Amino acid sequence: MEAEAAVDYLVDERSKAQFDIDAMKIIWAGGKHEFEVSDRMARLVASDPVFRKDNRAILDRKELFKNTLRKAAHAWKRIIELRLSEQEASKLRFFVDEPAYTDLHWGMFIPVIKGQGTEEQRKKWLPMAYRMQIIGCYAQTELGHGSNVQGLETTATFDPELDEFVIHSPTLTSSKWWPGGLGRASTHAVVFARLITDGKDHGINGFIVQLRSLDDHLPLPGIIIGDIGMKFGNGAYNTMDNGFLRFDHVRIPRDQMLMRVKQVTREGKVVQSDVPWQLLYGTMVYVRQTIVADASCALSRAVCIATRYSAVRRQFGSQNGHETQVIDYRTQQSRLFPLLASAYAFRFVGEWLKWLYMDVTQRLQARDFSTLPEAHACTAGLKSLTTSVTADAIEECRKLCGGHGYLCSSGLPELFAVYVPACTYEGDNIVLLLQVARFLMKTVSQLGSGERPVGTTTYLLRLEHLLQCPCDVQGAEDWLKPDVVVQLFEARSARMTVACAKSLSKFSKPEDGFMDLSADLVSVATAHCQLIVVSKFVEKLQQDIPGEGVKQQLEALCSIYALSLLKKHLGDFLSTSCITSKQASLANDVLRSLYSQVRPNAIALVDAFNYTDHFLGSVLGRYDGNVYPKLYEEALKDPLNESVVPDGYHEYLQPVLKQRLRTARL
Ligand SMILES: CCCCCCCC/C=C\CCCC(=O)SCCNC(=O)CCNC(=O)[C@H](O)C(C)(C)COP(=O)(O)OP(=O)(O)OC[C@H]1O[C@@H](n2cnc3c(N)ncnc32)[C@H](O)[C@@H]1OP(=O)(O)O
Ligand SMILES: Cc1cc2nc3c(=O)[nH]c(=O)nc-3n(C[C@H](O)[C@H](O)[C@H](O)COP(=O)(O)OP(=O)(O)OC[C@H]3O[C@@H](n4cnc5c(N)ncnc54)[C@H](O)[C@@H]3O)c2cc1C
Repeated sequence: MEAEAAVDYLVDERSKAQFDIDAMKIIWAGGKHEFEVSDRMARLVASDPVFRKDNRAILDRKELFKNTLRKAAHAWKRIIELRLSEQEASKLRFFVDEPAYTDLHWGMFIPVIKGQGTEEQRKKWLPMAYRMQIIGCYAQTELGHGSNVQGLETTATFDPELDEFVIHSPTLTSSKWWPGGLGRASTHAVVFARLITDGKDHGINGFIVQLRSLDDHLPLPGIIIGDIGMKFGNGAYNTMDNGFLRFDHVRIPRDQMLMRVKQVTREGKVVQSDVPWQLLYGTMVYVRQTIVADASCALSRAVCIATRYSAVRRQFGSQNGHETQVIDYRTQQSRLFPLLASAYAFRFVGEWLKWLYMDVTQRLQARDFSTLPEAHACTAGLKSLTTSVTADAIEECRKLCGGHGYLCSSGLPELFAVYVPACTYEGDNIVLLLQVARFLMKTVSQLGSGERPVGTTTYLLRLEHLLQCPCDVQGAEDWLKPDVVVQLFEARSARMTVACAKSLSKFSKPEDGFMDLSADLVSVATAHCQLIVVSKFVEKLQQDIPGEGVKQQLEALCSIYALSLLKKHLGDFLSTSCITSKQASLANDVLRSLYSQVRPNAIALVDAFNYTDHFLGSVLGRYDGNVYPKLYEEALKDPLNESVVPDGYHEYLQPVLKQRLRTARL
């Protein structure tokens, strides 16, 4: 009886939607074709028993890893059998939803050769990598240095006699430590090392190094290699073989140095090509951009679970003869709906960032390097902002699901454990925000010299206006005007940037100022990145948005995104005199009415993500809302429930119980 009632809750919820959900699915997917590919790949994975994942939390590390190898091999078999395109294959791997060595092979090893190899090197290595005849990883981080890439210690010393490089780990701290896929699977790595010729250090560069034999997978001479051990969470990221690696004078031919940025001639002369040296960091720019796109996936997944469960779950009160659905509590809405809005916001900013990345790549090919600093600042900043918000949001969604959110069968603990390292890998989020701050300070300092800010910093051209313009909100409805909101976020970012720049100018050494003011600089960078997200959401809404009611829903979500940020960072907006307390109070009223507007559409808005139950991996987030019977089913599958009397009863429980009986008799 109760189970049927739970199913009814979601059917009823879906009937309340005020927009065309199929049209919204296409907007979310980024187009009709993208939707079709994504939908087909999700179903393909969900219907294949090899890709089951409900047992990850109870497998031990060895079983877990072997199972990941099995899944990756099966995925590859299906990709070949079905002749999947690159786009389809990457979607298939995405829906397999298990961190694996293939992520690094396709996501970093191939891109680093593409981006930093010469044409000849690409011709030699990429076909083998595309066919998976070799498996590669990205070995940059060391035991002693991750954030500080210039501090890496591994050396690549040129030996002109044999026309070879000698790769060596001179210290314990120079051991490579962390690279995914390195521990067990990879046959090759792109290793970042200090280039030494003729006793001179020329800074870091990438080198292709074979690690294991292609015949028996044994490490090659001079290579010490292994897995770095269990990581946070049970199943979670432990499917990945993050590894360590030491080199004892390992020799590689000269042509295995990636030579797009720097070349070493046969005589050992180092030649710097005309591309900026920062292209050595280019793979990180590429991956940061993919991480932003991925943030909306992880966030939407958590939000989908929490929203569906909030509609099924009832506590207290009275609503049509039942207790109240927890989604109807204002507190639940004020915690959940900003996260729903953020999922859509991150989706659109991710789309835009993909475009920006393609644009900068095309420019680089045409030898126009002018937009590289902006691309670096945007990818670094948005990677930082979106992953931090998403990690916190997954945890908030767990709490929004009450006690049941803490069960592995809710899907949320594993999602959190898998996701949270995104705040650290591919650049620690604070270190990356400091890069954005540095870029902003430089942009502001160059304004006087006639240098025109580009792209996302163009608003700084209107600095004089932004430093004194009042916020154009007289009545509550003004808060729904996109240009009013965008200008407000510009004013806040501009005022915080200028205030920090002024404080910095008081230091005789800029590095000292940067150290002392770093916490403020991080706030400045955050404000700038939030402005980017808000304005890209607004720009999206200026495009043609087909489908009945779709645009109205997105407008409401855009306003929720911006106004909930305003509420969260009220201190910034008030202390920079961007708004008055009266205007803040009006914004709060508007937020409440926006929550009421979204409420009947909430389930349809998460259905638009089009996630299968397999992908969600959550009893609480099931499409049919049939939560309670399925929680029982999952509980009964636990190994502890295999026998009625537990293992260990005779050894450890019975003696205790007997002793208690004896005590009672005394
Ligand atoms: C579909 C595919 C999906 C694939 C996804 C797979 C996911 C798998 C999961 C995990 C993978 C994780 C992999 C990793 O973690 S790899 C290791 C990542 N490591 C880092 O990110 C290190 C972070 N550190 C740095 O990037 C740098 O050290 C630094 C913090 C930027 C500092 O650099 P540096 O010491 O050189 O100092 P400066 O700050 O002075 O910078 C000098 C100038 O260079 C400019 N710069 C910096 N970075 C870049 C860049 N990336 N691009 C362009 N320009 C850059 C900087 O702005 C300075 O310029 P200026 O003009 O001011 O001199
Ligand atoms: C799951 C996972 C997968 C990974 N995969 C790979 C991979 O495939 N290949 C690879 O090469 N690496 C990989 N890494 C390594 C990763 O890139 C680094 O861990 C990351 O760049 C952070 O560097 P770190 O560990 O040196 O942190 P640290 O720099 O030691 O950070 C420690 C603390 O110091 C702070 N800090 C550091 N510098 C500054 C500063 N200048 N100002 C203010 N605060 C600062 C940080 O904010 C942080 O709070 C992976 C890491 C993880 C967790």
